[in-house]
Amino acid sequence: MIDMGEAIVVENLVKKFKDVTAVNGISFTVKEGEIYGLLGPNGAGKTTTIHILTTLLKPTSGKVQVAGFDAVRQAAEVRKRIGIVFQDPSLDNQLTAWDNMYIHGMLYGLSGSELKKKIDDLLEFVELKQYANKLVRYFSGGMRRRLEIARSLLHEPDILFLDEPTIGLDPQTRVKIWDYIMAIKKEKGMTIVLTTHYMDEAEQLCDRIAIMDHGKIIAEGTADQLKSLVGNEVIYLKLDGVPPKCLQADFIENCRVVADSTLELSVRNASAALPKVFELAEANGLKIREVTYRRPTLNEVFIHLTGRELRDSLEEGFRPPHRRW
Ligand SMILES: Nc1ncnc2c1ncn2[C@@H]1O[C@H](COP(=O)(O)OP(=O)(O)OP(=O)(O)O)[C@@H](O)[C@H]1O
Repeated sequence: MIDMGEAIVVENLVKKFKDVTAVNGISFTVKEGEIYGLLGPNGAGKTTTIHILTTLLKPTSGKVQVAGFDAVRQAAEVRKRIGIVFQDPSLDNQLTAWDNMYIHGMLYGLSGSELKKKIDDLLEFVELKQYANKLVRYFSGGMRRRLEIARSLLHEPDILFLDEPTIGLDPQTRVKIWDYIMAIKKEKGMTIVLTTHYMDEAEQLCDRIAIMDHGKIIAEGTADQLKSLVGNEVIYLKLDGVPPKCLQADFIENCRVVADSTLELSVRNASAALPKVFELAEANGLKIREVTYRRPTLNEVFIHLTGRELRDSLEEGFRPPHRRW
């Protein structure tokens, strides 16, 4: 048995497809109730990892425990406790939204008024109730994704897996999906594991992020922890009147004048430093007209770790033919 509080434990997981090593010895733990993200470019091994965690693929070696059960030896137990939304839609276009939900519910042994109530509640949750009796073939990409999310929640899983939940969706719909994902965590207390190649998505949603590249986890932590790997944050102070002179304090690692009236301060943590900067400026008789600060992005973290841009790596990517099922 795994310790309480750990929804997923992965140790030294390896998956080889003939001569391709898709997952090359990764280890991580997902805590109950958190949103954990696997972030990385195409081909990094994210989908393969999710497929192993959801019992669809067998690992070459390593240990995988999901909801307290071994994903290989106790696959049926794992399946009962997880919900999955894949990259490629798996809805039946010839059926209505309601019927898609109903069939899925029956597959999980639900029936009668209990099932009907759950379907109504979940369609309401993803704001599709008014389209319950419409054929899915007329649904937009965003509506399909919402329906799939609702369907994955029917059997009240402990852990929800989302593979690229907003891929191919327009910006407005993406934000909507993010809202549902955050509501699932907050209202249902579910553990969520998602893969994404969008840095903003990882940053918005995930409590912790594992950055994957070439089958390995190259860094793991909160977005703030990952950013601190890159180094300092920068505060710009635009000043009024007097020519700026550099401020000195133990929390300022570097200070320089970058324009006639602007100071650039390099600090470890800008949000913590700002109040102290204001006090220091006042003590030095400086009048601040404008403050901006810049924090490293996850893209910079990726560059720092790999020497490549995450964005560029995405463009190199392609969808291998084996994935078009
Ligand atoms: N069934 C398979 N047979 C052979 N190679 C595979 C198979 N599945 C995945 N791969 C290879 O393993 C590597 C990791 O693929 P994977 O799909 O896990 O990456 P990913 O990070 O999820 O990328 P994507 O965003 O494209 O899904 C790639 O090189 C891929 O081509």
